[in-house]
Amino acid sequence: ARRRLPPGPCPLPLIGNLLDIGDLPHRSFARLAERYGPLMTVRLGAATCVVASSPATARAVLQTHNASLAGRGRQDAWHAGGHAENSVFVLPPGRKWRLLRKIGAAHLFSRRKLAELAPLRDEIVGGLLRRVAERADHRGGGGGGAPVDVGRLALAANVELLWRSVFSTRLDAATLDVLCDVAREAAVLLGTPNVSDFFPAVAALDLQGLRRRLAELMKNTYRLVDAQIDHRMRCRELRGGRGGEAMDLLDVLLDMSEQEREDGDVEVINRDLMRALLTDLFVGGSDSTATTVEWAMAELLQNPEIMKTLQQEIKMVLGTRSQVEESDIGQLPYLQAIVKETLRLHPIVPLRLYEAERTVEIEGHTIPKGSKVIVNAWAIHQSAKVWIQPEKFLPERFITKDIDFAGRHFEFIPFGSGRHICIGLPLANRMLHMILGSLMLQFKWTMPQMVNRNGLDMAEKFGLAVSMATRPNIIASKM
Ligand code: HEM
Repeated sequence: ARRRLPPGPCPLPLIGNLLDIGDLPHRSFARLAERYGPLMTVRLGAATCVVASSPATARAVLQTHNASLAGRGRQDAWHAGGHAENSVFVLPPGRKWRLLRKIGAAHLFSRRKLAELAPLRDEIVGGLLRRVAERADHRGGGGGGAPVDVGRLALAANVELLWRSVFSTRLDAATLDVLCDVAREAAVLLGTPNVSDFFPAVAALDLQGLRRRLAELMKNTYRLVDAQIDHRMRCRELRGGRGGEAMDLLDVLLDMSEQEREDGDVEVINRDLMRALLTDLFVGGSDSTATTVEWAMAELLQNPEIMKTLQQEIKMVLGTRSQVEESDIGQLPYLQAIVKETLRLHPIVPLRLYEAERTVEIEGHTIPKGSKVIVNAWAIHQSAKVWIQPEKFLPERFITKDIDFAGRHFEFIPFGSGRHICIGLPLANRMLHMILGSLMLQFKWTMPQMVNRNGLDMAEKFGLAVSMATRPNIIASKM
């Protein structure tokens, strides 16, 4: 089978091609793919990785052979504190993984649930706008307000939204801060290339300390989640019953757990599973949306004409209203195009990591069972074979091109495709448009003078979500 592996760079003994992979692996893999082709083999330490870098090879992995190529393999850092055993992000496609996805899809992201939570989303976006307005009222440099860290405010808004959707309780400022810090640090740690994954023989040593540090972060989050679960269980006891009519996700989980016990079933929905699922939602669902908003704002600041056209579109549709609501999104094609173009240029999860559960043949090459399979969405989004001037921020391309991000068009897969496609897509879609649109409607945005001279630093920092290496503080003034 070795002979029929896809082509790739010649590996060095022991380390393989690790020296070819820099701090931004999606860019390194894309450079290598230009030389070795859209399906290539790269050796990372002891691991054989097959990397797909074109729409056709992505389709082969995510659609044609997805039943065999959607395994997850062991990603050491996730095993911190036993998290991986119940994590939807790392479980292989099996019963528990399916159950976790089903719970999320039915009780957070279904049409009915999303409609029920619409007023909360409006309230959260309103809160974010108020916080920006307070900064805009402050005296800052250059005639505008004080600098605003939009990414952090958007992160806090998304954490609060998830918390209140899941627990139906308010979130105090200290807890909010802890969760925002956890989400950001976990995103960095979980995205850091880990020696333990390349050399499983030394994984127990946790040479970079990633598993240890993540265990601490998980413990902090578990403690906050536990307090909510304990409190709810006491309330239910006092009430003498189950969730009732207005059930949130925590009630659903507790009901399912009680049902298991009553039926004498094997215990699956236990405390560990609840902790892991809720932690995954806070970590995976907050920084991703916030980081995308941050990239969009950065691109708009770099492209003032595009920002102006967007502001005109929103003003025209909303008139005297001050906040973009869900029902407006359909009438705002330029806003939609800008969100898509941001996700194309900055797919915050550029690399998707899988494992071959069975040997598969693609385009005359063999992907052996047990090998890692990587889809490089960034390379696909940057391909000159697919996109005209791919390195440029040109939202207009999506006005003429009828293409969505639901995982059917393999040239554009910011939320993935196939079995592991993002379960939070319907929520992220709503929040991205509502936040970005409202920020553009209410405020004029400029860069601080110092930054204006040199332009924004658009460098990336690799992580579970690829963020801006220098998070910008920008100036808002009221319209
Ligand atoms: C702009 C925002 C977001 C982007 C770009 C994004 C992107 C992605 C991508 C590309 C994947 C697929 C990974 C793979 O194939 O391995 C994914 C998976 C996932 N996303 Fe998102 N996501 C976003 C927001 C959210 C939100 C808001 C939530 C939940 C609150 C969420 C929860 C998840 C979960 C649980 C998975 C794992 C699915 C699985 O492995 O089966 N995401 N996301």
